[in-house]
Amino acid sequence: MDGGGVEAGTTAAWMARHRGMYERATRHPFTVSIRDGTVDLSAFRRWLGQDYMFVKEFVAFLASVLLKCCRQSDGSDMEIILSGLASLSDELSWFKKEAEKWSVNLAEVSPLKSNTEYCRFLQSFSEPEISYVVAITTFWIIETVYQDSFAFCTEEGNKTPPELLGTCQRWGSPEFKQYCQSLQRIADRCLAEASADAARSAEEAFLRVLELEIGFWDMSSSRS
Ligand SMILES: Cc1ncc(CO)c(N)n1
Repeated sequence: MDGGGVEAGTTAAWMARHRGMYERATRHPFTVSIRDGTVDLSAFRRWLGQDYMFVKEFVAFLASVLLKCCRQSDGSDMEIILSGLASLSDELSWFKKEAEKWSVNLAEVSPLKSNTEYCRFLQSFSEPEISYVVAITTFWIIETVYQDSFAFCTEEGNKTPPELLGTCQRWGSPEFKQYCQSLQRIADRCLAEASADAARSAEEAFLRVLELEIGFWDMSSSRS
């Protein structure tokens, strides 16, 4: 199957098992307020500045995933990871343009606590001891939380303010969904071949990402 969904695998089982956490991350009051049109624009501006810093760290994280892919698998996943890494160049330009539009001075942004915590987690992947299966699974769920959260803001019945639709489409587009599904298929294939220990570590990382994403939304909406 290509682009037409993902066959039931380990990741789908985790999403079902941890549905409550997954929904707290993907139907967070912050993103739901974007969809409802009630979003506090100062919270949106805070999110924008913080996420720019996050994405810069995400570049380094993705470089470490790519390196593990080249070193520890047969390298067949290299192209999709490389395309993801390359698209972050565009994404950083997008953030700069968007920051200007919202008068957010990126040079003055310093990372808030939840962002620092998340960035520290991303940095831990530079350790060679962390396996490719854990890294690729982490990559998949990080992207998927944004995909699911922002797709909800573009779906039927949304009252998303027009000036925020571009942001929502960036991660909520059908193309981004397909990209996430490609990552999911890779993660499921790696998990099917992984030891029980490695699969357990990957599930822990999956849950940690959900926690960190909830913290990131809370921080953006100033609930923490
Ligand atoms: C916090 C966060 N999670 C996920 C993504 C998706 O790339 C992002 N840009 N920021």
